[in-house]
Amino acid sequence: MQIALIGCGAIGSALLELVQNDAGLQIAAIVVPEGSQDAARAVAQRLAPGAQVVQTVPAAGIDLVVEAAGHAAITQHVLPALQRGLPCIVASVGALSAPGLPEQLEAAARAGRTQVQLIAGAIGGIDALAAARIGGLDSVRYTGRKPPQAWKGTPAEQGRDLDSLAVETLIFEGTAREAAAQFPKNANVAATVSLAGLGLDRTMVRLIADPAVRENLHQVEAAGAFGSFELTMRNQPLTANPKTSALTVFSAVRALRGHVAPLVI
Ligand SMILES: NC(=O)C1=CN([C@@H]2O[C@H](COP(=O)(O)OP(=O)(O)OC[C@H]3O[C@@H](n4cnc5c(N)ncnc54)[C@H](OP(=O)(O)O)[C@@H]3O)[C@@H](O)[C@H]2O)C=CC1
Ligand SMILES: O=C([O-])CC(=O)C(=O)O
Repeated sequence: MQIALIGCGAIGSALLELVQNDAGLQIAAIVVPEGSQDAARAVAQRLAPGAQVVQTVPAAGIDLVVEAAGHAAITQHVLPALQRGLPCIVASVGALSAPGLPEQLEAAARAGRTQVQLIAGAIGGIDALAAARIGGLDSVRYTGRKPPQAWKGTPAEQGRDLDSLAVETLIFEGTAREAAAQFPKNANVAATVSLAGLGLDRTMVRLIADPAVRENLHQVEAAGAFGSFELTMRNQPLTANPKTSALTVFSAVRALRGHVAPLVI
């Protein structure tokens, strides 16, 4: 299977490393913006020597697209790829908080007679939540807790110095839609939980900067006709990007391998 990888940062590079010896998965193209072409070429030389480094998904020779780039890449690359009939695996699930984008993705996938797969990424329990929704959900709450440095470059810096934070600090409380839009690199999981469960506007989210933690913690509490569950993930962050959990990479690789494996779980 010939794959186009969109993005070659923390997730993209780690993904290339993991799939480099997968016989069924050939990275044929790495799609990055103009300014990142040289850096991506250096990574490709080491981990995917057969891949061309380009600015858009090639017009031919691609069977599957995997996105690990950021919200803007969904409109820029994933929508046109779907329209062309290419199945797409998406990590930047928070992009779907933009009104109308989920419908656009569905329409593009329908037009291309293909599918867009939103990965679970850094969170677990998405299978249980999506199944529970069928019986009816009453409440879903998500709490994201990361070390202060993981909130740098976000609205969490407004009015506070993250470096000198001494106690856990609530930096956001609101809906999953607001969280995903305001924290595009930190609240994709909020969107994923909401899309699997009660939706972007009925899923309540809390985001916390906590100097006492070293991992990225994700907690989900859900209740409904199925019963209830409480989930806590304690994810190791990637060295290359403390905002991002290593599990996100494993989730993307799992999705890729799921396209070629004879038995899938
Ligand atoms: N579902 C989940 O659980 C999670 C999802 N994510 C999503 O994955 C994204 C990537 O994470 P991570 O690898 O850690 O981030 P990085 O910032 O380390 O890497 C992003 C890469 O994508 C490139 N890029 C940015 N915009 C575009 C674009 N429009 N088209 C093509 N390439 C682009 C960047 O290039 P340049 O440097 O030139 O901008 C860079 O190579 C996050 O932004 C987030 O949306 C992240 C964590 C968890
Ligand atoms: O990787 C994580 O821990 C979660 C994350 O950044 C996100 O939800 O965007």
